[in-house]
Amino acid sequence: MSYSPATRPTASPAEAPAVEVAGARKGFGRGGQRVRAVDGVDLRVGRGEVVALLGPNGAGKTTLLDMVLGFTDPDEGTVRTLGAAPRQSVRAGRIGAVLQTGGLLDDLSVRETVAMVATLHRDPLPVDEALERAGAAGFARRKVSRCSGGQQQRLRFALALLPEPDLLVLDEPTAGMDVRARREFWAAMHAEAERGRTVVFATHYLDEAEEFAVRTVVLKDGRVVADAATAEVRALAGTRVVSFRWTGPRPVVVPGASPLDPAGGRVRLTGPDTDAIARHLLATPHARELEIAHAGLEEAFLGLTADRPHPPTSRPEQGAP
Ligand SMILES: Nc1ncnc2c1ncn2[C@@H]1O[C@H](COP(=O)(O)OP(=O)(O)OP(=O)(O)O)[C@@H](O)[C@H]1O
Repeated sequence: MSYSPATRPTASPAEAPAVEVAGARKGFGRGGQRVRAVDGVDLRVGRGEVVALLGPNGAGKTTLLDMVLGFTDPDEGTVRTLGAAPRQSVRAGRIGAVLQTGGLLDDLSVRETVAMVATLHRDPLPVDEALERAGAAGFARRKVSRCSGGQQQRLRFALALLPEPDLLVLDEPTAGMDVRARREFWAAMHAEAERGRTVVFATHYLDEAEEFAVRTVVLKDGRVVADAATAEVRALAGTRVVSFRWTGPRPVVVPGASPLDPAGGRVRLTGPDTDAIARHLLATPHARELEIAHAGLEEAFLGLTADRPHPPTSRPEQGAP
């Protein structure tokens, strides 16, 4: 299931992966208040890949991307981009970023903003081309303060394109956009990916990952809990879990079922055919209060990935003798 090994030897800069993160950890705060924002991440993104970082609030997506962009260094481990230290790649104009906030001056127009930032680059795209490619040409004369959130994101996208970067990094780029703006944004991004750029973006939404990314890396509590083709992640997201209270002898053995961590004192099983698992359980006198529900993404992976260490075949109810 693991999609790409992070441990491959580093290639020469010209052919080095776009992103190489090895054993990265980053924490904030001290003592009992310490948060492990990124907790041992290995990630390798090849040139030309389009990868979604999917995870809930606080999963560590922004912290990981901040390290990729050289805004912050890992406490442990290494991060390299395009065969160099992240700050070096950013300085060389090889990485473009679309972040959620900051960096825009309200009183300038969209076009003036792009023109001003273009002067900071050695060999930038023509201003009008950057506006066009980012889908921002239609409101180029509008003041930044009068732009919607989605328009400001497209302006940030135009700025990110100016140095013609090899790697585009986007942190929840469509947050706050309506459906139409979202679609237009991703259409513009598709065109950039087709030019061979590597794209890594963070999102809360599996739908967004599915629409755009071939590969999805799922983060939870600072760790990679899944790294797979997005279609595979989608299939797993449809996984169901059978949960029940067990009054019989242990272990609970059900053909075709994999165990999951117990929750709320209940045994939880999953498998390709949860109806068959439920039928089997209902035929015994020992399964009580049986329910079938959707698994969360992480839970689905824990239950179904073959190359992860599995918990034992059944878990006792919490607090059971
Ligand atoms: N500068 C900081 N100081 C203290 N804690 C931080 C800091 N930055 C992040 N954290 C904490 O680290 C954890 C990971 O945060 P991060 O912003 O990387 O997650 P995220 O997946 O990007 O979340 P979101 O989707 O809400 O943006 C969270 O618990 C967050 O509160």
